[in-house]
Amino acid sequence: MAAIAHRDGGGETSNAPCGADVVPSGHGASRPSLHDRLLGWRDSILSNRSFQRFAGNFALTRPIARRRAGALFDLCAGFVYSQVLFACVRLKLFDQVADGPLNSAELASRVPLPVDATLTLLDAAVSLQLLQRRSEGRYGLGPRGAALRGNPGVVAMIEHHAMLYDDLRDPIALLRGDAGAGQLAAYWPYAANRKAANLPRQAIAPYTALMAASQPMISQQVLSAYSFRGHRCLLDVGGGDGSFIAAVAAETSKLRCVLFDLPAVADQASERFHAEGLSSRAVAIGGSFLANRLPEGADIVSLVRVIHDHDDADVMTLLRAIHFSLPIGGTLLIAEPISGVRGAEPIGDAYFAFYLLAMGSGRPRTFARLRDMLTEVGFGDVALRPVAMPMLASVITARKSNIDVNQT
Ligand SMILES: CC(C)=CCC/C(C)=C/CC/C(C)=C/C=C/C(C)=C/C=C/C=C(C)/C=C/C=C(C)/C=C/C=C(C)/C=C/CC(C)(C)O
Ligand SMILES: C[S@@+](CC[C@H](N)C(=O)[O-])C[C@H]1O[C@@H](n2cnc3c(N)ncnc32)[C@H](O)[C@@H]1O
Repeated sequence: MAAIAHRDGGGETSNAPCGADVVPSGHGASRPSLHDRLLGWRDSILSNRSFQRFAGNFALTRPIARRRAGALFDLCAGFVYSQVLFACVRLKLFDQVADGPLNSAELASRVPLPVDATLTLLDAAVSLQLLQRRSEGRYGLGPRGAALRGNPGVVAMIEHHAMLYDDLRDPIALLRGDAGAGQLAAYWPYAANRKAANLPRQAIAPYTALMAASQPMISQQVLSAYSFRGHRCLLDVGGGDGSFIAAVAAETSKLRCVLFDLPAVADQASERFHAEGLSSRAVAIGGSFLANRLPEGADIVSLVRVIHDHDDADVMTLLRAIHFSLPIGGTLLIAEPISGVRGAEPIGDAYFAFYLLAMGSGRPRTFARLRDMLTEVGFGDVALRPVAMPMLASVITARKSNIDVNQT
């Protein structure tokens, strides 16, 4: 089982306004725990300028001080680094040098940019390990640029970040709910939209293409964590253009597959199944899981990158509909980035939390929270399955238990 730290149900907190040791009289005030007091002591030392000066100069603490100052600087500069990456991707710099290193003049004419500006970008990209200096003043891929070449889905994500960063211009307005609908809300038009079933093809095509481009890295996680071989029929709810079903079908020759998505998305998936010769075993059905009954007959239902898009009430409606559609003993498989994954906390709790805020609905949830929601609608045996890269998606399975709380 993957290591997950649950933040739900955390420890006590103190509202003492002027320091940890102040215990105001009146109801509800509690003394800070020993742990809180130790952390308060640590904070006052770390924020003390004399201590910072001492730790930076003293030989034994200098490496730690440098490392921590560097990490803090990276946090300050993160947006600038992201924009350097964005410029490289937009100008297709990694593609330019993929077949062999080039010098700055050659790159300047291909990008195209003035030579000085090209050099500024090249130096920045080298410092971020996106590119690497090679012999005779040429530039080749760096380790990070090379990793990106193998992940076209990530490159597509980087390009669409232009909308995210625009929406995040005023994060406080976003948090207050004063920011108004931004670019991401328009890009994902089903978010908080009761009439999503009427969306035309041109409204769903851009996000469906982005999801298809990034789907291989997700299906890789799912297929390494779960085998579909023991199943007869898969229903992939919110299945996009059918990329996930195509990946599962390639591994399991006998599995029949049904995709359910908004009508315009399902049409696109149908075309794909025909084009790939999959239509004898895969069909796509259009509808809204918030308004329509789900197709019955599957013994496993998958929700890949679907739940985190929706607020709690809609998730409960969806989980109830899935529970209703499954036979007793049927399986639900959820794959999406979750909150509180040890070692990847900022991915769920900072990146996806703010991304979904800008998008206008949904939130990343912890495993504990998802387990509670699943249990409430009548699923049991809820398990978190180990995956190689939980930052991309965690995999959770649950089984419809004998007691069907929704049908009693
Ligand atoms: C043999 C040699 C030379 C070395 C051996 C040493 C070694 C192991 C080297 C490592 C080489 C290697 C295998 C590198 C692999 C790198 C990988 C796999 C990098 C992957 C990076 C993935 C990233 C950066 C993913 C980013 C994903 C993003 C930004 C996803 C965003 C998703 C969104 C916005 C989803 C939206 C959907 C919605 C709306 C929330 O529902
Ligand atoms: C983030 S995408 C994930 C697509 C795909 N599962 C993947 O991982 O590549 C969410 C999908 O849910 C679909 N969806 C959103 N609201 C829906 C609804 N009310 N009924 C059916 N599908 C819906 C969207 O059209 C979209 O294809």
